[in-house]
Amino acid sequence: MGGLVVTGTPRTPLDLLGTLAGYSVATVHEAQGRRGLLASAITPIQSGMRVAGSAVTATVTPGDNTTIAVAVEQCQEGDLLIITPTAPCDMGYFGDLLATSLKARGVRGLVIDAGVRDVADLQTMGFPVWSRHVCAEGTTKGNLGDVNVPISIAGQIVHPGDAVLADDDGVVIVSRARVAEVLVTAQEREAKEELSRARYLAGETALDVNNMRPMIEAAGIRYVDYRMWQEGRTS
Ligand SMILES: O=C([O-])CC(=O)C(=O)O
Ligand SMILES: [Mg+2]
Repeated sequence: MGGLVVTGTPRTPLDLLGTLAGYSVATVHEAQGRRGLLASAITPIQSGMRVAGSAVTATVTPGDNTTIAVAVEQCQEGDLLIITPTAPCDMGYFGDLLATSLKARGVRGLVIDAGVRDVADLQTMGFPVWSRHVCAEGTTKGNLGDVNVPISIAGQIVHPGDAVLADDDGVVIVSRARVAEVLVTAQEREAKEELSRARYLAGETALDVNNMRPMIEAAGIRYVDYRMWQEGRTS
């Protein structure tokens, strides 16, 4: 039906978002048990930007971006707008004008399972966007989706107020109730990776750093001298 706007939804606190933005999407994805990652078809239009925001969710009808204007008004500092169409659509729902409006409200970025346009302008103004498509064809106005309801997007369910973390590798969702706990695990993981990095730097390989030798032995690895191998003296 559409047209529902839920107001007063809880948000992930700004301080937690600030800490979350210190970790990569890959680290957070691992830290929460390899969960929460949007499909890899959702890609950044820019490179080198990482943002964390509190989800303002929206659905849009195919080829119509009216609901984005409605959603923008619900956004505030620290939010990230995350939008999915009710049926697949590659049209350019969003461009530099809507981005200017979101930026003015302190919104961290946009994730959309559809098309965007004006990408050069979006890049110049530094407003980060992750989308499935880039498409110059614009949308019309007149039909309503919903704002701040749970949405299904690119393989994940997102509730308003969940934390959304996005960088060059993609987009990961952390449910609002789990953010603090996931941050602890992410910190532990970073510390472990720091130790591993030091060992790699010193010349060790993953076989020892990750204790993989028993595993590859069990899997049947064989090392054969080249000459023996050429002479067919081994199978
Ligand atoms: O106006 C639109 O429908 C989308 C767009 O190009 C913009 O926001 O600049
Ligand atoms: Mg435009």
